[in-house]
Amino acid sequence: MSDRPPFLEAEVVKKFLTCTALIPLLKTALINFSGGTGGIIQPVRTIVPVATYGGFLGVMPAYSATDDALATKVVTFYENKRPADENETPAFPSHHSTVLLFEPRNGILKAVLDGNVITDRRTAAVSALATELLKPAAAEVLCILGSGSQAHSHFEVFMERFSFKELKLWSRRREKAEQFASTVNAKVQVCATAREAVTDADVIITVTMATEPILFGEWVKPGAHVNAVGACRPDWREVDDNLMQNCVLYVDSREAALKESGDIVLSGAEIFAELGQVLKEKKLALAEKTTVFKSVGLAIEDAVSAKLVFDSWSAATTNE
Ligand SMILES: NC(=O)C1=CN([C@@H]2O[C@H](COP(=O)(O)OP(=O)(O)OC[C@H]3O[C@@H](n4cnc5c(N)ncnc54)[C@H](O)[C@@H]3O)[C@@H](O)[C@H]2O)C=CC1
Ligand SMILES: O=C(O)C1=NCCCC1
Repeated sequence: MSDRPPFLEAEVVKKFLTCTALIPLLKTALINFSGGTGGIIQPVRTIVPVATYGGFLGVMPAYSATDDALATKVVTFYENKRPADENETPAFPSHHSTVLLFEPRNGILKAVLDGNVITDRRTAAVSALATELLKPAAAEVLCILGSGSQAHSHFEVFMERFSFKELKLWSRRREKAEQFASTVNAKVQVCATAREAVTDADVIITVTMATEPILFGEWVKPGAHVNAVGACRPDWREVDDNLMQNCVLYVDSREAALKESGDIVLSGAEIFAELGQVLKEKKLALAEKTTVFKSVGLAIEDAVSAKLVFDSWSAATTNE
């Protein structure tokens, strides 16, 4: 190996970041984050607004003593306003991220990793963990609102982990939802409105760049479970006050959610528990109620993901 740290590109990350390997690591990391004994150090991420261009730069450092993982992700996300011409595709992806993985013993940079696949997969895997605990007993209908990167990763992970009978999809631009449906290996019902997609759904995933509510409590079947993944700015919304105030609300990080989630900050909704507390069985999974898991994304998820990829890649490279 040369002295220069390797760059592990998206294809390498995809190869080694399997759900089977990732999910147990995330479970432990979330438990340790929420009061377990893992020695996790993770400040709420620093966000630098790039107001001139409607963008944000986030810096997400974390250390886990249990995992011996030290990393920081740097992520940019841009609002990517709808093009004037409805048929035009935005010129660039909305999110870009890179993870720097360090050797905790001496601080040396071990590798630089593509962060996009890590962000997509770990977010979907955490939603899957929440869904396993909080979905109603007979969950047959899955609804996804949005058709971008997170919609794809959630679809992949949820198809692997669950066996829904029906999948309903809505996207602001119908042709994007149709494109999604035509490229995946499953029967997807493309819906004309978000309301149509949500009606009768047992599990709902919101993965949009919306800044105003796109999901309304009056549409949601009592007892359904919602993974609210977008709207990670304090003035952005995906979910209305009705749903936020009439659900049992779970979050990944209480501190981060109260700082970053517009759905929580602006609705005044009360947080019931962190997901890690439920995974540790310190708080109840009230699956018979209407539940929302509000995820903002944690640096520790990126750190354990990056270490998993690097260790697997190193082992494979050494054996070549
Ligand atoms: N909770 C977490 O850990 C993470 C959350 N996110 C958030 O998840 C969301 C989705 O991310 P990606 O799939 O990577 O983005 P993307 O840009 O690939 O897809 C965004 C989707 O939202 C739709 N959209 C954009 N503006 C909209 C509006 N005003 N109303 C309705 N739909 C709209 C687009 O048509 C597209 O289907 C974003 O809000 C992102 O910031 C992203 C990474 C991690
Ligand atoms: O956790 C992440 O990574 C992100 N969360 C919210 C928005 C951008 C990326």
